[in-house]
Amino acid sequence: MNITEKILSAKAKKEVTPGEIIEIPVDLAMSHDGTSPPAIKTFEKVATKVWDNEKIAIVFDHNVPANTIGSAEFQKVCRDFIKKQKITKNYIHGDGICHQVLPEKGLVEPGKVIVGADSHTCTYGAYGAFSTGMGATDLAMVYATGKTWFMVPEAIKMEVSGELNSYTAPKDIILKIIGEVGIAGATYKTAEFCGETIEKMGVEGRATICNMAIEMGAKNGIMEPNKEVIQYVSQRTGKKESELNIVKSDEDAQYSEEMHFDITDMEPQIACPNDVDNVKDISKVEGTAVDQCLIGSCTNGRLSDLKDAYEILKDNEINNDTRLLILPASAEIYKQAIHEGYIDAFIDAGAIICNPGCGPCLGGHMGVLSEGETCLSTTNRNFKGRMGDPKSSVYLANSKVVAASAIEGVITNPKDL
Ligand SMILES: CC(C)[C@H](C(=O)O)[C@@H](O)C(=O)O
Ligand code: SF4
Repeated sequence: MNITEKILSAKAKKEVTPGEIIEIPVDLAMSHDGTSPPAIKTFEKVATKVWDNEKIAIVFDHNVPANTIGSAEFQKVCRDFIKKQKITKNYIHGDGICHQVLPEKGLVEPGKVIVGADSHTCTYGAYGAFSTGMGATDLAMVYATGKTWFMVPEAIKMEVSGELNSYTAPKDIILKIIGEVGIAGATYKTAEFCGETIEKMGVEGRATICNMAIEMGAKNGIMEPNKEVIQYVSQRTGKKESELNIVKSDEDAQYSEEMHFDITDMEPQIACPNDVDNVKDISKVEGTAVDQCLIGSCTNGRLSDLKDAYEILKDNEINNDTRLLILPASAEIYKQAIHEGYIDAFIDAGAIICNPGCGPCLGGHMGVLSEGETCLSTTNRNFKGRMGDPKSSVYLANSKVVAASAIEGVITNPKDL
């Protein structure tokens, strides 16, 4: 069996096979300020008390602080629910983006089953958990019962070999993979990432890769925990390695497909408008003018992303014809970035620092684009109108490329600075 089948078998208390429908208990259910209100509304039609007030996490990140009367009302609904149901795991004061806050707070562990009313819940596969997004009404049933159903996914083994260079990052690996697999190429499948490049990769790069598994339709993205993951989770949960449920795939595990990606000499990758699989080598789009540059999100708002940007932006200034928005993915990362001097350098370079949260990523909060404008962003989606006007466009890249492009005002390979 592969990791996903093993985790699901343990929960189902029997050996599961792909295609089979199972009903299993979950370890954690997450929702945010955008999806909790519809979940609460449905929940209140079917139940009065949640199944476990300590296994639900509510995070405010999508529209925080509230920017419209509607989002203010949504947040009120959440606060009332948190009080009434005594939800202990609530992070509603600008703590950051749910997919960064949950691991930081020690709520994510290998072998766990985690569901969330957000499509990028697949991020926690980076820590060896089975995690997936679901609709708010499905999550309402989890609030009520602590259980949900799944069809056991088939798995695609995605083996990565080769080394990143100074201008590329884990983001380029996942963009390259999505470019080859396509936006629907892994629909309802597990994307199991492995190989020497993944084995050596730190927690943050792993999170970037698993985060984008949904962009090729995958049910979940997952990786075998390595030393860095075990260390991170132990530190965050206070558990020893021996107390963690580290699940690995068998040598003869079954996959519906096996793919190999060699990243040797890979150029920075750019996902061009309006689909995440419209991926090109940077040399094909260099010179494209950018009105806005954005570094942040649950994909690339972590300390390593900010460090990469800092190395390029320090003692430099952004181009007058562009603007640069930087959003640390969590308050903790924000504090570390201040401590390291990154934030000072960003402000000196002319960047706008926004509070941790989703911000412009889905065009709902701040940093929206007007008609005809272009944004180069470290986020995960470039759909039509994603960041504002339907006639605006979004290109996706790693944070080194975004920082270099902010200096030049056009899409720039950091190698050419
Ligand atoms: C608002 C929310 C439901 C949505 C998601 O599920 O992914 C958002 O986070 C996004 O990135 O588009
Ligand atoms: S940062 Fe973007 S992709 Fe991530 S949860 Fe927020 S809106 Fe969704």
